Parts: sequence; structure tokens; C-alpha cells
Amino acid sequence: MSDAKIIDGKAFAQNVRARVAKQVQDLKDYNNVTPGLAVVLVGEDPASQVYVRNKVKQTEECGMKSLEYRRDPDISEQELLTLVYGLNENPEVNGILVQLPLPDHISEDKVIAAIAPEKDVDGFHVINTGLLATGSEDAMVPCTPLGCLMMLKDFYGGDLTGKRAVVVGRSNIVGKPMGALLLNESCTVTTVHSRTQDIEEECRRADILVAAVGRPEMIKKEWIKPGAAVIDVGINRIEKEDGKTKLVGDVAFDEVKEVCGAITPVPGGVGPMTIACLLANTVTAACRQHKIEEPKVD
Ligand SMILES: Nc1nc(=O)c2c([nH]1)NC[C@@H]1CN(c3ccc(C(=O)N[C@@H](CCC(=O)O)C(=O)O)cc3)C=[N+]21
Repeated sequence: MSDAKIIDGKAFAQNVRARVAKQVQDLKDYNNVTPGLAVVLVGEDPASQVYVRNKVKQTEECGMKSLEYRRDPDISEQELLTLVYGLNENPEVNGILVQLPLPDHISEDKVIAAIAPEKDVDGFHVINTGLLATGSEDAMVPCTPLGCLMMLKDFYGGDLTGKRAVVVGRSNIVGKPMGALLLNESCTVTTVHSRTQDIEEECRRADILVAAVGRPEMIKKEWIKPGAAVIDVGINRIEKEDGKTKLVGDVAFDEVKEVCGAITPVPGGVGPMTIACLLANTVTAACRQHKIEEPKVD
């Protein structure tokens, strides 16, 4: 069997961002609109800081306005809600992202529910979840699943009809919306999780396997149907023998790439696509708010 295609998420994301930059330029030139993305970061989690810095940098590189709101971890829930309400009303802000997780004393559900659904570029609001579940084009689609879908469609030449898709993990931010998206693409979708009886056997049936559980290198070669497309959403920091840390996915990349047809690496796979899709969603949101015909995202 020929070697698996290593899907270059970094290059793919660069393409998406170039397209977004062009759309932003058109919005400025023809509609006098500059899309704006507000990112809210509570606390000082170093990993979150890195993501936020990347988001801000790439937002600006695409020609959009970036607004950053950093708050101390002891901010009250009410204060955070008030900040979100203000962003809902701010006409310069087309997209709002509140970086998760939030400190324990703040209800993530309440904060997400406070975001105006049309500015919810994460696609976490129940209005958007519901629109996605009912197959509506109007849904804001969560960035990570959207990025995964774009890479899968590219690999399969646009059509996923009839493929057996197995999603490993049932989180609200990845697993569930990923399953809904693949179902909307007419895949036969199975979601497996920690209570599934024989995960390995379920996975072996998959033409498309999306791993989003947060368990380092859990998915082994024997779990893979030869030729399958494997999308690795996991980002796990593990310690090497020499004491240094490295990033690995939920998939045992080196062995799985021997049997699968295509695979995304970690880093350089899904992660960069997540940010690119956030920028694409912000353009979509800006178009909808200004009643401008929106560009196709995938
Ligand atoms: N409301 C909200 N929306 C999010 O989308 C969100 C969030 N909260 N909280 C945190 C997670 C995490 N996340 C990542 C995005 C890009 C990379 C990324 O680009 N990773 C690089 C590697 C980065 C590194 O070296 O650490 C890669 O995979 O190649 C990683 C993680 C978005 N998140």
C-alpha cells in the first residue's frame, strides 16, 4: 500500500487565511466594512495566552480589527456578563470569542448564552447548536469541526456521501458538532466515547475517523481501516525521557500513518485550521450583520 497523505494543516490554513484576507479587502473596498473580532481572555493560563496571541496576530494580518480584553481570574461572573453585553451592542465588533475554560466560579453556559448568536463565532450558543443540528445554513459552525470538514472534503474531492464516519469523543465543542456536520454531509455517523463497549471495533469500520478525546496516542494502528482518513484533534503535552515536553495527538501518528490513507499531524494539522476558520466565521458574521452576500466557506 502506498504511503498515507500527510495533510498539511498549516499550508491549508494559510490558503484559507489568504482567501479571508481577500474577502476582507473586498468588504473594505465595496462596502466600507472592516470586520472586527473581540477576544476575551480571563486569567493567565500560559497555553491560552499563546492561542490568544496567535489569534490576534492572524486577525490583523487578514486586515480585520482585533479587540482584546484581558481580565483578572477573580473577575465576577456579573462583570464578565456585562463585558459581553457591551460587545453585543458594539457595532465595531462582529465576532466575540470568550476563551475557554473559564475559572470555576464562572458558569461557562451562562457566558456563552449571553453572547449574541449572530456574533458567536465559536458556534457554541444553543441557537447555533440547534441550527447546526437541524442542518440549517444559518448556523455559525464551531471552528475546529469546520476546519476538520474542510480538510476531509479536500481529500475526498468534495463529497463525503455514504462514508462511514466515527467520531471519538462527545464534547460540546468538538465531538457533538463534528458528528452533526458529518451527518449533514450524508455520512453514516457513529460517536464513540469512554463508555462505548468496543471502541476499537467501531473505529476499524471507519472510512473517516475523527479523534477528539484528549488522550495521548490512544488510537493505534490496529484500530484503523486501511486507507481511512484520520483527523487528529488532540493536542496533548507529554513529557519526554529527557524531561522536555512535546505535543502529541490522540492518534499514534508514526504507526497509524502506515495503514491509513490520509492523516493530520500534531502540531500542524487541525490547530492552525481552527484559527483560520475563526477568521472565516468572523467574515461570515460581519456579512450577515451588514446584510452583505456572504462568501462560501468550504
Ligand atoms: N472559546 C474558545 N474557542 C476556541 O477555539 C478555543 C478555546 N476557547 N480555548 C482553547 C482552545 C484551544 N484552541 C487551539 C487553537 C489553535 C491551536 C493551534 O494552532 N495549535 C498549533 C500548535 C500550538 C502549540 O505549539 O502549542 C498546532 O496544532 O499546530 C491550538 C489550540 C482553541 N481553543
